[in-house]
Amino acid sequence: MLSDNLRIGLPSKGRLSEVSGELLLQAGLNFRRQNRGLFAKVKGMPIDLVFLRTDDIPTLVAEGAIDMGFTGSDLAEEANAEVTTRMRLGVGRCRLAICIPEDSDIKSANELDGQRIATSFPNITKAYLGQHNALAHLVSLSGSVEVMIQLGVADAIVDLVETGSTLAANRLRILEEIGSYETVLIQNKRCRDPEMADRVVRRLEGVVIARDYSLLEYNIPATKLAEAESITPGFDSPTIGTLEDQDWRSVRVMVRSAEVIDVMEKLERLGASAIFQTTISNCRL
Ligand SMILES: Nc1ncnc2c1ncn2[C@@H]1O[C@H](COP(=O)(O)OP(=O)(O)OP(=O)(O)O)[C@@H](O)[C@H]1O
Ligand SMILES: O=P(O)(O)OC[C@H]1O[C@H](OP(=O)(O)OP(=O)(O)O)[C@H](O)[C@@H]1O
Ligand SMILES: [Mg+2]
Repeated sequence: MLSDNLRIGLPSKGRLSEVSGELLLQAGLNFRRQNRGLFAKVKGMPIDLVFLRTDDIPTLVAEGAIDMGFTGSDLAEEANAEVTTRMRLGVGRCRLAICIPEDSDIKSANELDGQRIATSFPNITKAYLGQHNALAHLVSLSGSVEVMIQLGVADAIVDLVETGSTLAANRLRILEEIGSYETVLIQNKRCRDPEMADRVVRRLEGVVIARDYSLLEYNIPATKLAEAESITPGFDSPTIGTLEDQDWRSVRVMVRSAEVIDVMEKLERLGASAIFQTTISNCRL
């Protein structure tokens, strides 16, 4: 039975299920989901987890059935849910795009007026086409949308694109991008336990920021310090230390992991030495 505990909704299956479960565990919210059960308790904290369909989570948060939830920002927008986005999680990045056959002559969205469009995102699609003075016949489906043109049920589709391989496999191309989306943590306005919700957010931030950043340490001649700092400005600002050799400084700074190699090369060219990258697993800034 549910109590007055903070309720967090997690996708019960699909690609966001593992992502969100792992994030919670890394943030120290330990739980065990038993036999595909729909509920789990977080060990030692007044939090209940509820396993739900990813696309129902925005509505259930907006209705107050759960206080927070992991879902796609695309699904929150499609559901028109009145929720607050507490965090963008930096995963599940994708775009929503209008796609047409590779050999189609259509050049812009307004040419889709009167055409048939298959999509799982009828609300976003309708709004976008409206802004482009097109009124299309929408065919609402819950999956396998890319095959609908071949099936003869649509002239164009609106669907999520990540790598583009599904489009290529179905000989489709992007006509226009409607928006960019990612996995988010959403919250409602009448949260059962706002303080606990803030604590969850702080814990998750520690993990999400740590995933994106590495700690870089290096030594640099004092005369080059200003230039080095402009290469590695840090999350807030770098920590500078002195070395026994008065002419040198040591620097500790956070750098985006994706940029580390590039930054290391620049520092080396500037005259830095003993440059080390360390992985951060969690942090509080
Ligand atoms: N190819 C993708 N790459 C990255 N993120 C995606 C991709 N497809 C979907 N997403 C994100 O994941 C969310 C959930 O996707 P979806 O509902 O399709 O679940 P799924 O894991 O694909 O399961 P299902 O088998 O039910 O489709 C989407 O709303 C979107 O935010
Ligand atoms: O650009 P890509 O990397 O190919 O990814 C895009 C595809 O991924 C999702 O499908 P999913 O795998 O979830 O299948 P579904 O249609 O059954 O939801 C989405 O609906 C696209 O079809
Ligand atoms: Mg899917």
